Amino acid sequence: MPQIHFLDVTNRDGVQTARTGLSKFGKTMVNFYLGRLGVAQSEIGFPFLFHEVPYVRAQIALAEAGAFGDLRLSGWCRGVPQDVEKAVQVKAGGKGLAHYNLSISTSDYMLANKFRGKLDRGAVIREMAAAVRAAKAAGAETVGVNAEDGSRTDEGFLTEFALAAKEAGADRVRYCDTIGGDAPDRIRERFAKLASAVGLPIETHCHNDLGLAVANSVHGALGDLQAGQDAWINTCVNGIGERSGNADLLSTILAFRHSFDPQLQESEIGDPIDLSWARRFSLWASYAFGQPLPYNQVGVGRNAFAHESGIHADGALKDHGNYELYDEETLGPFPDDRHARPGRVVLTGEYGGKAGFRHVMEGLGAEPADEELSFKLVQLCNAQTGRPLTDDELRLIARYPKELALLFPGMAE
Ligand SMILES: CC(=O)SCCNC(=O)CCNC(=O)[C@H](O)C(C)(C)COP(=O)(O)OP(=O)(O)OC[C@H]1O[C@@H](n2cnc3c(N)ncnc32)[C@H](O)[C@@H]1OP(=O)(O)O
Ligand SMILES: CC(C)C(=O)C(=O)O
Repeated sequence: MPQIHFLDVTNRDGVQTARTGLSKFGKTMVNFYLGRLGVAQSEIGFPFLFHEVPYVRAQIALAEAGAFGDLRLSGWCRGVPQDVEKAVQVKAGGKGLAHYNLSISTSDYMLANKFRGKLDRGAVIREMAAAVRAAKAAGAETVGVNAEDGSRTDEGFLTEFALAAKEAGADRVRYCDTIGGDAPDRIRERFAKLASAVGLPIETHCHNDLGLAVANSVHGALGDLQAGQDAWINTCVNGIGERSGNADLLSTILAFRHSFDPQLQESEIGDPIDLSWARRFSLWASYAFGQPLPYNQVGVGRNAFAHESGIHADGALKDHGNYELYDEETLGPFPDDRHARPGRVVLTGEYGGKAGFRHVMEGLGAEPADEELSFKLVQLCNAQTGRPLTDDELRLIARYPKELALLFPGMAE
């Protein structure tokens, strides 16, 4: 039976959001939380960019050491061989990234108005196919090909593009609703047609410009299943992403778990999703990105399970199922971070010393694998984030100092 998988793109699409930012250590934490949630794959960033290289090496080493569970790590490149050739050089312990997504615009609109004659349809296919071959020749296990602006691309060319991707060795095709104009019935139909014509899973990549990103992702996935293919859904934590964001990770998972639609409930999620980390991840992400959660954020907003009006309060007090769809406990506890507690709290950070460091680590029950290295990493990571380190961040530093040191070239040697 075909299954649903989640491919989170917070570390690629989320971090490129205007007016927000995430340090390389913050991006590492995203991978850590995705691993805890049981998501299949994380698009970790841009391995062909010089400033991502130490971070990518650290992620490869951390994955090898087991810090991210079974999470697969993938790199995003433009769908041109030059980017791929740079990306595949990036290695840690002799290993590079095993998974890639390679992207190129396919709509006539973007060919005319973005590429402005530099690439026509034929050239788009040639560049993309050469990029896929370069990734496969370098040993990539899976390659997804992104049709940027896929939702504005005519069906005939989209099929031709996807078949050429398959022929070149691609394992999946990502259909991007880049400017968020798709709608549930339309995307489902287009996915079902494309997936059955091409015989590959089609990935959803839905933006939220009309507030439809989650609905479109769910319906695109149903189109895949209808065609007998696995569905891969792109998401971002808290729905972050360019402009009005991407499909929210938690909402999309909850839709499959709790919608009244039997088609959704009966769809099989192939990833070992553990939502008991959901609140910790969302709140951490809101803090790290510096982007407050709306009160009505699905599952994790302050009001997601709050009742005030008479009839609702009465009903919820009698049985919370009167006005709530599922048990909030399934989302796990809210974080209780040391730095956020009132009163006298000893913290450790960029300007900390050994006494404070030891006191804090002891309080967290963390035994640093290498005290000297972890101490320096606390200072360096805090200098990157510019915000007090959270308990989960400190624990990760205590446990994986050798691998995290790769974030800071020169330090690990
Ligand atoms: C919808 C999306 O999310 S796409 C991903 C967006 N993310 C990013 O852009 C982050 C990473 N990007 C970068 O670091 C830089 O843009 C780089 C390194 C890729 C390119 O930098 P620069 O050479 O300075 O180019 P710049 O960013 O100004 O313009 C983008 C260029 O890439 C071209 N381009 C855009 N998409 C693609 C593509 N998929 N394949 C090939 N070329 C592309 C544009 O046409 C433009 O080239 P042109 O000026 O010759 O027309
Ligand atoms: C480049 C792709 C993956 C994208 O982010 C988009 O089209 O929105």
